[in-house]
Amino acid sequence: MTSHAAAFADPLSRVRKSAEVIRRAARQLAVSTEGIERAAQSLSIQTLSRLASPTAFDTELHYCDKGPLTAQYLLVVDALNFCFWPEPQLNYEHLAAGVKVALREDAQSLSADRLAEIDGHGVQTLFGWPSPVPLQAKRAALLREIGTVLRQKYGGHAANLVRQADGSASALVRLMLDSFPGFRDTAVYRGQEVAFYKRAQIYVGDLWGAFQGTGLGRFDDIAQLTMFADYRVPAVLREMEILHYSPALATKVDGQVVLEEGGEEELEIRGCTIAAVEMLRQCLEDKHGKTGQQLPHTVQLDWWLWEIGEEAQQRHRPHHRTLTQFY
Ligand SMILES: Nc1nc2c(c(CN[C@H]3C=C[C@H](O)[C@@H]3O)cn2[C@@H]2O[C@H](COP(=O)(O)O)[C@@H](O)[C@H]2O)c(=O)[nH]1
Repeated sequence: MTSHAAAFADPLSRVRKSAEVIRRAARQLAVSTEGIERAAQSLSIQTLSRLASPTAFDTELHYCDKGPLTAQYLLVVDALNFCFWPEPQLNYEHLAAGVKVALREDAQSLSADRLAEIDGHGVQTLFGWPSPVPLQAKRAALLREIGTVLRQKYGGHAANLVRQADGSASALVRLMLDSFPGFRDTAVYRGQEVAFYKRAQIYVGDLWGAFQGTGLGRFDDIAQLTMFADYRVPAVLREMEILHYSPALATKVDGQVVLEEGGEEELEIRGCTIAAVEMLRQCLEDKHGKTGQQLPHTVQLDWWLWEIGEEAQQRHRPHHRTLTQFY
């Protein structure tokens, strides 16, 4: 089965399987079940309820009008939601805020026609950044792909793509992989195809958050999303002693040595991170599942861990660095 066809099986279970394959075979990292137990233990009933409450989506930072333009805005944001670290002062918030300003200044700025023609300078303007952003030409190509395909297949509107998924996270990820090659976040690990689909999954999570689980944000299988394999959460799990890096890997990461995209080190960090959060979710289920306690979905555990990483980034050891369009 080609990688692309394999995604049609069920992309979300494909990511979970990939993560488990990597976790079992990893040589540069280990996932600590004691660390996971400790983290689960540290989550009070109050915290679990807060995390599981209607989503903590940041409606101030993001454009969020509960209408189709929000779906367009989030697709543009998550098409560009990767690799900020080469520009030390640049981060995700600049992207989210920058595109919101562009939209406020020109309601047509994210139309399929405009996206289909955008160039590097147009991307810099979307970020509202004074100098070129990392991988700027690649970002422009990704937006042109979005604009072209939205125009061809979805009447120019991301909302039509989302509606076609009919309330299924898995179906929306499949549609995105089928429609936009730039979202096909896969690699080959020890001769085997592995999938992470981070930006496609985070688009579903952001829709769910922005629309509070209703309308264009209704996903009956939201619980099937895995965590989003970025570069911030692995660093948090390492500080929580859930991920143990080999001395060789620790030296490279702490020395801010760039890890090759698709290399074993990078893939083991991404795969073990996904596996660890799945195990944390299962540990919480085992501990509280029978009490009727409402438990956070993986996407909410992801946001919890990501917010910890954002807040603590000056105190934590460096995150790993890979030049990539995928996270
Ligand atoms: N796992 C995970 N990774 C996430 C996010 C988000 C944005 N989430 C917001 C959206 C809705 C809610 O309001 C969330 O707050 C960005 N990233 C990734 O982090 C990295 C950026 O780091 P820094 O350079 O420090 O900004 C980069 O790989 C980016 O792709 C997330 O939620 N989960």
